[in-house]
Amino acid sequence: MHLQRFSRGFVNRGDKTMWAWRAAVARAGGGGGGGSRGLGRRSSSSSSSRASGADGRRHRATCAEDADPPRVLITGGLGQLGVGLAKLLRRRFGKNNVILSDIKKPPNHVYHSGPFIYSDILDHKNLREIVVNNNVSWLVHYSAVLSAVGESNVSLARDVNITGFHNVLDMAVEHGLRVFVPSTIGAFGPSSPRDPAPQLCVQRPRTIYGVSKVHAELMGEYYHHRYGLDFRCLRYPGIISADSQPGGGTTDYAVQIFHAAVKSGHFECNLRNDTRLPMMYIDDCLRATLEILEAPASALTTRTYNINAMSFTPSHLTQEIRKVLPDLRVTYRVDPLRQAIADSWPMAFEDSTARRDWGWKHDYDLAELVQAMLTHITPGNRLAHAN
Ligand SMILES: NC(=O)C1=CN([C@@H]2O[C@H](COP(=O)(O)OP(=O)(O)OC[C@H]3O[C@@H](n4cnc5c(N)ncnc54)[C@H](O)[C@@H]3O)[C@@H](O)[C@H]2O)C=CC1
Ligand SMILES: CC(=O)[C@H](N)C(=O)O
Repeated sequence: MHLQRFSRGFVNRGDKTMWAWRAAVARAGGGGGGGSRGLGRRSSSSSSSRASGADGRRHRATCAEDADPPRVLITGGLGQLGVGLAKLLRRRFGKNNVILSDIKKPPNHVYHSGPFIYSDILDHKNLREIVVNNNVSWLVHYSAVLSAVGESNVSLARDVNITGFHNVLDMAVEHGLRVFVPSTIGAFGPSSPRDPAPQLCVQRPRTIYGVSKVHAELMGEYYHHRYGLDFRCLRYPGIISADSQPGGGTTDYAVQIFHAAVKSGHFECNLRNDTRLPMMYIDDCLRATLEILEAPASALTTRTYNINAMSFTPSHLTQEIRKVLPDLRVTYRVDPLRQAIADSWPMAFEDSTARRDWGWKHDYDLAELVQAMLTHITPGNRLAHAN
């Protein structure tokens, strides 16, 4: 049915021949090229996967029943989240089926851990070459300029987050890819309900980052409805990770405080002590990403989901870390740019739709988060570093 909708949409509007070609492929029930693979996978995943089980948690893998696992390309893969996601997806789909890409040179351990390729998402032709040559079927689009850096370089953020996203969208439609694009708590603004921000409400963000993410949500959903694009999107809270550094966001303090606590025992926080924001440990974030990627299309009542784990202030976080490191000293030097952004974001996040539709459930609350972070970054903790 999606295939029919897909073809009709383009053909009726007299769009270019590519779409007519796709319609012919669809009518023939498959065919050659990258497009047919994505389309075929889409229908098979809807029919062969089961919805959330009784525990509502894990979905059966689509790849377990398919002959071929997906071929995944991760853009912007050398940031805070990409390497961890590649590790998780490689465990699931095989090392060589997950290609990390970025415009930066990877560190040696990343270069040797699986396929890596240079990809600038602003280079449309290069992106197409990569998708075609590597038979990519799923695209995880992580390239972005985050909130704080975006406000200091609006034109860069506009290029990467909007123009780059358009290139990704074109590739996904052209080649029938399943595409995952993360959105953020930053897609809400001061006129949104903030405590909590619901799944569906007014979204008038005041940052270029937020505007670009709302744009991505809307374009992805529009292409889904108009052309049957298999677009999937999670609105992530601030993500906290031990072995990767954040890339210029407003929630970065919640990662930096752990490193400072372990290294020097003193942290200078750039947000006010009472700034409450939604946060999540990276393992929960990456697992949610895998779960939404694998969720049967029939379970999804929307294509953009809030996901939530916890909310805390710098003051709460400090108290929790002090249970392990009682001498931690935190001083405050508020960055007005970051503070203004944080003050316009949700304080808490409502995610019942994700919990209902595909069984989302977080594992880490504040106490577990602090324990996991300190275990990983404490020097000499060989067990943590081996994982
Ligand atoms: N880390 C977090 O707390 C959250 C992240 N997200 C989203 O998740 C995604 C991944 O986030 P992070 O890994 O934290 O971001 P990051 O800022 O750490 O990494 C982004 C990567 O994009 C790359 N990039 C920049 N311009 C590029 C271009 N022209 N072509 C290709 N790559 C380019 C950068 O080199 C960088 O490695 C982003 O879309 C972000 O908006 C959403 C909410 C929270
Ligand atoms: C919450 C995000 O999207 C990111 N960490 C940022 O602070 O910009």
